[in-house]
Amino acid sequence: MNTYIQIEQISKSYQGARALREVRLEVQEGELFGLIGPDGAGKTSLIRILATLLLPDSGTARMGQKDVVRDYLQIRKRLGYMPGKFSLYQDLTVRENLELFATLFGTTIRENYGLIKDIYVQLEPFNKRLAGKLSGGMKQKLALCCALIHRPEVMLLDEPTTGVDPVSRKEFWQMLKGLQKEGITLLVSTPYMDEAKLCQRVALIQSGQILQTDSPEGITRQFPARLYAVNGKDNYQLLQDLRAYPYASSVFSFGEDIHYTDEREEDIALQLNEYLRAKGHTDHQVNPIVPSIEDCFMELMKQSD
Ligand SMILES: Nc1ncnc2c1ncn2[C@@H]1O[C@H](COP(=O)(O)OP(=O)(O)OP(=O)(O)O)[C@@H](O)[C@H]1O
Repeated sequence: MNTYIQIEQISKSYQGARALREVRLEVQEGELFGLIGPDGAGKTSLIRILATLLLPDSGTARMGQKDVVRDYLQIRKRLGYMPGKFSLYQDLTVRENLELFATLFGTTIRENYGLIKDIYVQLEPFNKRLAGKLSGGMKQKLALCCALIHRPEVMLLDEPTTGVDPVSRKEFWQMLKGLQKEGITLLVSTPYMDEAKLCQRVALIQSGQILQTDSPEGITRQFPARLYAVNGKDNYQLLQDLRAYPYASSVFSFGEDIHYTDEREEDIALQLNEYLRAKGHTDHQVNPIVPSIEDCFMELMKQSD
């Protein structure tokens, strides 16, 4: 498989504040690749550089063998870009938005209808509705259709599912899988760690740095310790006691559980149980669990600190 996106040592600062630090990344042709990280991690900056809308301070990036600075006009013709903020004309109808985007790219809706058909049929009943009056999920579908109307080789999607309800999020990812089958290379950013498993490969990004790049399974497989979920009646007190345990390596709240790793390599569930009993807990549970991408993220953040 050929490399489609090649990023070498890209750095970017805003008024001295570093948003990207020597980022290296490769995305293969036809890949569904996730850029996963919290708010402010640098996802939008990186995507805007690839979309030829922002200049890097240093480093190079190539898309389909073209340089994002030197060959920006050629790249724009081959690129579909869905920005994080709503990108459509709110006071034009669904149909008018699509027609406008098609005209801007010198094409027609009919010419590339096959590519957008599955998504567009869901929008068709709202053809005459103003884009500004659509629901969040429908807006995302229209933005996707508009970004696809010129049949791009590559799609850059910046947090397309942020603020979208869980059902629409699921549907949206299915659409992205469909586009991947059409041979389109997709780079999708998201702050939702649970979406990592829907990608072929992901890069975890934090404070402008790539912490790790691998398949979602590859990342969880490399988790460096045994992980335990601890819970009980008084999770606040459990958290304090676990943090005070001399062998504790990492301790953090995770939904209704506390996730715990220990400095010792062996299975320590029994020792931990005894320690917590000695601290006065009677109803707690300690269970070994398989790490999630979020656990890996927390661990990598700890290491990079
Ligand atoms: N135009 C700007 N001026 C100053 N600082 C900026 C600007 N754009 C981004 N930043 C800062 O750069 C860092 C990276 O921001 P960026 O938007 O790339 O991250 P992100 O991962 O997309 O997060 P978000 O989802 O919050 O946009 C943040 O600290 C942000 O505050």
